[in-house]
Amino acid sequence: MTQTDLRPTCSDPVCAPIPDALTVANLTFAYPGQPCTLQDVSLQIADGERVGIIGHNGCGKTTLFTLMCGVLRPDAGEIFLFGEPVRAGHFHPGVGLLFQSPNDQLFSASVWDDVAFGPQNMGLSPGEVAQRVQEALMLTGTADLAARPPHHLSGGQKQMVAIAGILAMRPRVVLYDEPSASLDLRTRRRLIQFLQRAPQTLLIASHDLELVLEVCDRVILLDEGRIIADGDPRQIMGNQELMEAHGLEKPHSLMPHLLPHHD
Ligand SMILES: Nc1ncnc2c1ncn2[C@@H]1O[C@H](COP(=O)(O)OP(=O)(O)OP(=O)(O)O)[C@@H](O)[C@H]1O
Repeated sequence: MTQTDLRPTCSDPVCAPIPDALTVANLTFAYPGQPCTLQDVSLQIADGERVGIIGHNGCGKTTLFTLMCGVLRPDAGEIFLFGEPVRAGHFHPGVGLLFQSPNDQLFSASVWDDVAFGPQNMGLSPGEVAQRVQEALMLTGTADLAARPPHHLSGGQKQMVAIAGILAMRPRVVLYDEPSASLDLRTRRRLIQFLQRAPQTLLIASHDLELVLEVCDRVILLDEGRIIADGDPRQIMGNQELMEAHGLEKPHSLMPHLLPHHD
């Protein structure tokens, strides 16, 4: 009796390479009349990674995010979301962007309507929209705010409602732009715990380096439109010389007197 070879052949789906969640290839971008904000930036983000994007004010973090979700058009280079090209001007529900200020994201008469906006634009049935809104409100702990006008909420409540609006589209990749800005200590702690449990691929642009240390398993340092360093958050952010050379400070928790003592 001959033995059947059960090993996959290269045409089997199991054999196909798994695409990265995000691939950025030779990305260059300049705002009209300005020098390049991003120059020949290339990076790969694997599915499930949590990546902090750090760099001084104006180094291009928000610009990178708006390119990644197709709001801006690159001057050169390409972006792929799970192997599919991100086309500028097209709606890509697979990637969600949390704006730096939740006020830029919330505009409906009620929290429920705001969270429903994305799923409605995806052409889902009213039943499916309602299910997604409910799920997103539960995940973000904002279900009791559903009937409230968003502009009457506190900054922290607005932030969680804005996150609910993104989660309702069930993106596989979420780009968080300064998610802890203007949050008080308790709300920031809740946000960190929420991000630590989030199942999506995360990119977090932040000046809150302690948040990045607590949530991310990789960090990318940007300056002058280029990637300066990419790797382990403790190694990169713990390198005082590197951090100071690019206008940043080593996080307090990585100062030697606070590190655990080993004999
Ligand atoms: N719409 C725009 N038109 C022209 N220039 C812009 C525009 N948006 C941003 N810029 C410029 O592009 C550069 C990068 O800005 P960007 O907002 O991407 O930086 P950032 O790293 O997110 O900054 P921050 O840490 O302050 O949020 C800055 O010099 C900024 O002034």
